[in-house]
Amino acid sequence: MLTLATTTPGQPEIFASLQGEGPSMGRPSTFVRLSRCNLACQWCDTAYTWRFTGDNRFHRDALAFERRENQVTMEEAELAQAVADLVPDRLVITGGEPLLQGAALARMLAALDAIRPGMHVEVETNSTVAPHPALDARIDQYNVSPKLAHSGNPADLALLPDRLSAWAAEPRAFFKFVVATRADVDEVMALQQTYAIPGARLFLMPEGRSSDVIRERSGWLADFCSQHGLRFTDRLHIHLWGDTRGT
Ligand SMILES: C[S@@+](CC[C@H](N)C(=O)[O-])C[C@H]1O[C@@H](n2cnc3c(N)ncnc32)[C@H](O)[C@@H]1O
Ligand SMILES: Nc1nc2[nH]cc(C(=O)O)c2c(=O)[nH]1
Ligand code: SF4
Ligand SMILES: [Mg+2]
Repeated sequence: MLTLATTTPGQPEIFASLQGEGPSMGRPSTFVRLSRCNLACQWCDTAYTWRFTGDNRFHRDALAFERRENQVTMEEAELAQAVADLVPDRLVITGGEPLLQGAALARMLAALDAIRPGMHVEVETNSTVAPHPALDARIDQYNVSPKLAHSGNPADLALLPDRLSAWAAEPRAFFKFVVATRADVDEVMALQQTYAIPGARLFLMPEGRSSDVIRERSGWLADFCSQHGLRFTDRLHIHLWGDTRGT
């Protein structure tokens, strides 16, 4: 059983779109958005996946929370069929923090391979959770987004040295840092040094939930990237469809 976010109450958030961020930007992809997170970024664009009624900031055991509104459960086989029924040959698994449900995701992907083999599978993750081994064996690409101080998460929860070292050494992992100011970029540069993150697998992405904010930050951030040999990623889906569930 998997717990998914919803577009409207009762409707699981499964949709075809274009990958809007990172190395696969522009590729047609099916998205599955799981519920719950172990962090609480103050600018999270999908807080409806984890900020339920009441205050659950910085909870360490996200799965201990009972079902709330904005969540719906699905059997692995049912979700696999829903993914197989959509056109794109790529799958992006996101959330919330999808690696909190790693074992069930591995079962879902085994069911998917039985009905539609060989889809390219990407996982969007906040970097803090080690992938379940059975899931890890089936993942083609990780888009890893460690959270800086401006996210509001305590560093001892958001920046785990063992995890960051492991992702830096993982050739399937692309780092995607969300930045709003020059101070954030300095923090990224320090993390790159500390954990020896290869520049070819490091992206900077402007924080923003509107096209105007993203465009304004893209100006100086793109200049910084070209001057320092770093990769820049836009948030294509926000420009195309705004900050809308299911796009
Ligand atoms: C909603 S998160 C879900 C996956 C995982 N929890 C994570 O944080 O990577 C998906 C992506 O959106 C990014 N994101 C969330 N809110 C954002 C915002 N306001 N501006 C820019 N990126 C944002 C995250 O950093 C992450 O790269
Ligand atoms: N089109 C589109 N691309 C995305 N790439 C990462 C997303 C996410 O929320 O994880 C996302 C999303 O929500 N929509
Ligand atoms: S880690 Fe991802 S899903 Fe969780 S609060 Fe931060 S941006 Fe949102
Ligand atoms: Mg998103």
